[in-house]
Amino acid sequence: MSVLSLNQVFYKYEGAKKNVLQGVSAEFEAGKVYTIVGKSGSGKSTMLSLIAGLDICKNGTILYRGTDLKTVDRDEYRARGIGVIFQAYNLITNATAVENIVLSMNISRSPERNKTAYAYALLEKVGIDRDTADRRVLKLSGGEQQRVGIARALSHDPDILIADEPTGNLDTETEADILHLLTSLAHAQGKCVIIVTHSKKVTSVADVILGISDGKMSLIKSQAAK
Ligand SMILES: Nc1ncnc2c1ncn2[C@@H]1O[C@H](COP(=O)(O)OP(=O)(O)OP(=O)(O)O)[C@@H](O)[C@H]1O
Repeated sequence: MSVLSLNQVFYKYEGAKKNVLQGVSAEFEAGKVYTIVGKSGSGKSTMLSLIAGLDICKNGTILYRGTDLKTVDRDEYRARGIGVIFQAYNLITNATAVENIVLSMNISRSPERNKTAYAYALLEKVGIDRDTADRRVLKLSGGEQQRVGIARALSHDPDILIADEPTGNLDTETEADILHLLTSLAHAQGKCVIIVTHSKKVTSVADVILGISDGKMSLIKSQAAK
């Protein structure tokens, strides 16, 4: 079964004349990397915010594991079902890497456990060692900050990771490292990774490339299973 299923999704911003999305349908499965491409203003970020449960579609349905997002507790869904990775990292720069993860777990009422130990372990998993984890974020490189951003997105063990231009601020080599991390989260850990991007390098690692144009989504490329 798909982790996420979009059926004839329509969306119009308040006061706008035209629908941004005009009947978008797509299936997203566990263990795969999806990229969504399309020209500026085509509705990619709008679609991500609907998938993230930040807004609800007016017509059509978005099913998470078979349940309509209109009927689930969206705070719970945002806290546990989905992790979001931002282009600009959106970390608290004055706090250490590990503090950023613990803070995020506190805000979304994570289950009681040793949050600090859990945060160090998560950071290690994304390639941030203990010394780096104890440094303030503003002292970290862009690539290190994005690793912390990914660890934060993973802190509630979500099924789905969504990212809007996650490598947009990084050099080519660091971009390749981050893409390797994101693809291994899909292929080795079964996450459904959905990335909006303009970068050809990012689309080159995708299992499935989807395009948005004129409010509709189409399949551009689907690689054979790896
Ligand atoms: N809050 C809003 N209110 C009204 N219109 C909006 C709002 N946010 C976005 N739009 C409009 O909706 C359309 C789709 O915007 P969206 O940000 O989803 O595009 P995008 O494909 O992500 O673009 P980009 O690649 O430039 O980030 C655009 O025409 C945009 O101007």
